[in-house]
Amino acid sequence: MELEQIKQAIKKVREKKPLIHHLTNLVVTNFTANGTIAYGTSPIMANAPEEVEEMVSVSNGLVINIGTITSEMVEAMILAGKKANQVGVPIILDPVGVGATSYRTNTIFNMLEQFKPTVIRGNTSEMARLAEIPWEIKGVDSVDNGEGDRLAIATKVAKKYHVVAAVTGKEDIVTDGERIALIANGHPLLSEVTGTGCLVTALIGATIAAEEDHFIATVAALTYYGIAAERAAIHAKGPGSFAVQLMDEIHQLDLNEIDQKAKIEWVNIV
Ligand SMILES: Nc1ncnc2c1ncn2[C@@H]1O[C@H](COP(=O)(O)OP(=O)(O)O)[C@@H](O)[C@H]1O
Ligand SMILES: Cc1ncsc1CCOP(=O)(O)O
Ligand SMILES: [Mg+2]
Repeated sequence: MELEQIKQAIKKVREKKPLIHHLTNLVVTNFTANGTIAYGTSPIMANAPEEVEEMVSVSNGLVINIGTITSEMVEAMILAGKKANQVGVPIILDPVGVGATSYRTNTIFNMLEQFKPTVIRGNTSEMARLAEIPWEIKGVDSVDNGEGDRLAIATKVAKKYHVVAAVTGKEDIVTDGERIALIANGHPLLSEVTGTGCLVTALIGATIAAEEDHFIATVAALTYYGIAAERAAIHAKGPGSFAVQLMDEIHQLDLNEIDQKAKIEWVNIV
């Protein structure tokens, strides 16, 4: 039943080909544009404060990623976020490196006061900072060997900010505060290529633009991506060829693979 909903969500992306406005970081911009085209969307990267409100108004979704923010980009992100809320465009926020510096942390808390994202996706360390639960962070990378409770982090972020929260890692956790899904798909090579977290954020952004059930949309994108990564790893010789194969698998993944390969545990579905 839920697997059918997941496949439907991906089909909707492929049919609607949503236009997604990205305000993202300079490390991953090209990788994200290509990955989201492979997934079936039209990406537009537009950063100037002078144009973001107009751009978001004609878009189906907005991705905000703070990976390499400057004060001008923060201004543009807040303008775009507020406009998206006004016109009903769903937003995904990727709080890259929040907790690593006070600038990133203050900026994210300021943003969350000015606009409301639909989904927040981050690694465990980033999401722990948003949940105000103590956890180590190493730059933009998570420190995932802590003893803490990742489910508690996800639930707290979902309830505190009234969002769908996705805490990624070896196992991904998605919750809207009531429904919970644990996704065990993926491959360790994802941690060897920069931008793979940012790309899955962008794929979730595309899916919430096409599927109204934002919890299902988030689970769908993470599962699809995890299975694509598993398939990409089969013929990869290392991180370089893995990144290329990943792009191809995102482009061509047969939805029947979801029936066969999805490793999702559904908890507390009401
Ligand atoms: N050890 C792992 N095994 C399988 N998948 C992983 C592993 N680590 C991360 N992933 C996957 O890689 C993607 C990026 O997650 P993550 O590494 O948490 O984000 P970030 O790159 O932002 O730190 C997610 O789809 C996640 O499921
Ligand atoms: C290395 C780096 N530095 C600033 S943003 C960035 C990319 C982070 O990408 P991801 O979070 O997907 O690993
Ligand atoms: Mg990241």
